[in-house]
Amino acid sequence: MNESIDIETGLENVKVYIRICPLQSNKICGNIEFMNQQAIKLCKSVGLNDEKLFQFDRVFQAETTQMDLYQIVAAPLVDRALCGYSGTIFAYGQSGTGKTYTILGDAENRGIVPNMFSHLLTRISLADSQSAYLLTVTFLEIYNEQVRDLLNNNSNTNLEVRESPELGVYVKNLSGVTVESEAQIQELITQGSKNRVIGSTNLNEQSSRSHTIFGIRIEAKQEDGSTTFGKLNLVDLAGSERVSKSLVSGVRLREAVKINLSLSVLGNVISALVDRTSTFIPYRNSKLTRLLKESLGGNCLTSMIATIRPEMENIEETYYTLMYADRAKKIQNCVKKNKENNTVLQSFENKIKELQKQLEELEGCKGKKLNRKTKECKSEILEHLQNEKTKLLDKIHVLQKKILVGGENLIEKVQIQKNIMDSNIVQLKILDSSHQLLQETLENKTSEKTIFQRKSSSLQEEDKLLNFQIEEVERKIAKAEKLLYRKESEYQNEISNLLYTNKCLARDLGLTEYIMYKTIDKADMDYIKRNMFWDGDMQEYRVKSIAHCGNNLKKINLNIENNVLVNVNISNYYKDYP
Ligand SMILES: Nc1ncnc2c1ncn2[C@@H]1O[C@H](COP(=O)(O)OP(=O)(O)OP(=O)(O)O)[C@@H](O)[C@H]1O
Repeated sequence: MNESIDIETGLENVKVYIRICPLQSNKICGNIEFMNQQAIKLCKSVGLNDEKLFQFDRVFQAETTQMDLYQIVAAPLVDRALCGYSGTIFAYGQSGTGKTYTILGDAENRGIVPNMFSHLLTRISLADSQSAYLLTVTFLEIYNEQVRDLLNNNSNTNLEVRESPELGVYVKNLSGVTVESEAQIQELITQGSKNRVIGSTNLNEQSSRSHTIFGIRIEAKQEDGSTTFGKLNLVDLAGSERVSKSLVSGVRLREAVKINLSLSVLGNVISALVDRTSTFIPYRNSKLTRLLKESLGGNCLTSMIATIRPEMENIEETYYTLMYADRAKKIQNCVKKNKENNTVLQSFENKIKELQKQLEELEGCKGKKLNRKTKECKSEILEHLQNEKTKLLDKIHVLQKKILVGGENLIEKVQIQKNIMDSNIVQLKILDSSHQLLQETLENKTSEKTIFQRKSSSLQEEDKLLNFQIEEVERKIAKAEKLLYRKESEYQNEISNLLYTNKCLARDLGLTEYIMYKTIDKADMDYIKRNMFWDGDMQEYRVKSIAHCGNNLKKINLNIENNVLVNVNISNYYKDYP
């Protein structure tokens, strides 16, 4: 429950929330400082001489989701509306700051209205089965001070705003559509938005040039038999910027003047309400303030969402919006439960009872004995009765369908269908992707096969080549082996030849040595050996010095016996040399 409400008097301040729109990617952020969840500061900048701190019920930053905002701003109003209270939320701010985005949302991000319906249907589905509900919606537009019905595609008429003690302020001939499902509400939002007057301004390509009020009437028959009705108004105001800012002319200029006029009347109403000494509240000065009478200083729970842009170029407009919102938070409403009166739900139930009675009477007629005259046209009468019965049953069915019975899990029903659809979509997607995967695998396998085939044929060729090469090598090896065998036997022969030659040489050497030792003294022999060397180049033994050869040797008389040189000391032959 609302903490600021005075339980005894029912006095409650208008709740004011600020929503900051995401910064445009190519723009510079103005000097807005987010202080905490309840405070925002505008720093000194162009058009602002001093910094200013503002306090509100809540400041929503750009990252706030639609659902987070819904839970804080709108959900409490739905709970109260189900118990017979009225609530209003209005979005105020310059063009392009997200008023429509907040109230209705877009395809991806549902706004307050569709979220309210999910919430309402969930609450009804959880209620006692003895309770019954009727949800009726209206969607109107105030354009150039004319009221248009957005749910009537063929009507361009300016509808009258009237007031009666029983009904309060109301719009005559405004279409009220009973709603049973979320899908239906989405269709109505789309239909109404299409019928809305929009135009392009400097600030928004698709700027709403009108104020709209989406009304939801909730009638409830509680389990004890009592009936209540609650009302919710979701107001999307036209852009609050000054005319110069939107750079418009012609039709757009006339629109802008009217928009500013009705917003300034709204501002005057707020000022008068805030100024406790004021005795006159100028509600009647515009259609907008007339229709919002109950929400401004009346018996309604009221919330205002002021939307702002953070860009430097919007700092002045942001300042005016915050000032406007700051004034609005001082308005006090005297919140009261709506008086029980003749609800549509009751009249529907009465009508159903009446039709059921007629049906019973009709059944009774069928069973009655017919007189002679009527017997003659018996078949005609029976056919007529049958037709009447079908018509009555249809009417009952139509009325019963409009009434939502508590405990019937509407959300669950819708959810189950949605889940089936979702799971079908998911399955389709899975099938689709597995089909794609199979296709890809097949393609991969085919190309792998081709590669393999190509590889295998090239492998076969390689194999052939290798075999050929192996045979060639084997042939070469056999040839080399043969050669080796021949060389080996040649080598063996050579070795045995060499060994034989060696033997012969050794034998000759033995003989030579024998002769030499017999003819030359051992010491001389050693002397000669010492002074001779093997000349590898010449392949012969040579004496180390010229003094040891030829004429340099001393001539001596040789001691020869039986032709053998006896006792010759060779050192005597070359005594002159060391
Ligand atoms: N909080 C937000 N988060 C994401 N996108 C946003 C937000 N607020 C506004 N937008 C986007 O900014 C654009 C303008 O928003 P919208 O039409 O709701 O502004 P508006 O205040 O209703 O403008 P006008 O008064 O001209 O009708 C839209 O494309 C909307 O989706």
